[in-house]
Amino acid sequence: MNNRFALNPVPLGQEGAVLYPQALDAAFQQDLVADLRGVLATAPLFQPVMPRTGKPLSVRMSNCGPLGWVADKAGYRYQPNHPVTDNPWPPIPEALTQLWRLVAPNAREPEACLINWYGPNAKMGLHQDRDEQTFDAPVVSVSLGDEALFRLGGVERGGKTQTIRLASGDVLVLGGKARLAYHGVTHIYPGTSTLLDAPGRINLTLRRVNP
Ligand SMILES: O=C(O)CCC(=O)C(=O)O
Ligand SMILES: [Fe+2]
Repeated sequence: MNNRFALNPVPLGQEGAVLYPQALDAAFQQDLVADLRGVLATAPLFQPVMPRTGKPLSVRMSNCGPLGWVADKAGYRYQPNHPVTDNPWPPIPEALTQLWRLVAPNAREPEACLINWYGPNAKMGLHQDRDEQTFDAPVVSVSLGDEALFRLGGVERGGKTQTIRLASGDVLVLGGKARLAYHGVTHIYPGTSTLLDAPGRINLTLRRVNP
């Protein structure tokens, strides 16, 4: 299955951060979007809100895998059920698990795949991914649809950041020291991809939650 991916690693400024530009070809991306439509039919996008303030995030989310990441007034956490339907999350598409095995060969299988839907005006503020019980495995992130401006900083807030324009089919791995690097999405460029029916971007983040 190796030939389904074109893995040409480009190391980024942070140790352990690796970009695989155009790792997924057009046919793979289309098949993946078809898989995701199935996932979203069972586990519809929901509107996460910030704990305490209750302010909605600008992205909408869903998940697949044994665990899914949710954000509501009670906090940020992983849970086995959809927050609205209460159904278990659907399984992670096989193609994504295969990708994970190639780019994270030393990690156990992914437990969570967060699906982020960015409309043309959505953003994600600088943050660390640290709701997991282990940081040994990398975070593997897949971009689909319109391009995005991604910011990657260091492990401390307020440091220098690097900006990367992520395109449909790019795969970004945050492992090693960069596993806890600050990162965020500052801008979506509507109309830069024809993969999706509507302007916007899907980002998938595969994560190991338990050691
Ligand atoms: O959309 C992206 O590229 C990043 C998403 C992200 O950082 C997250 O879901 O934690
Ligand atoms: Fe993140």
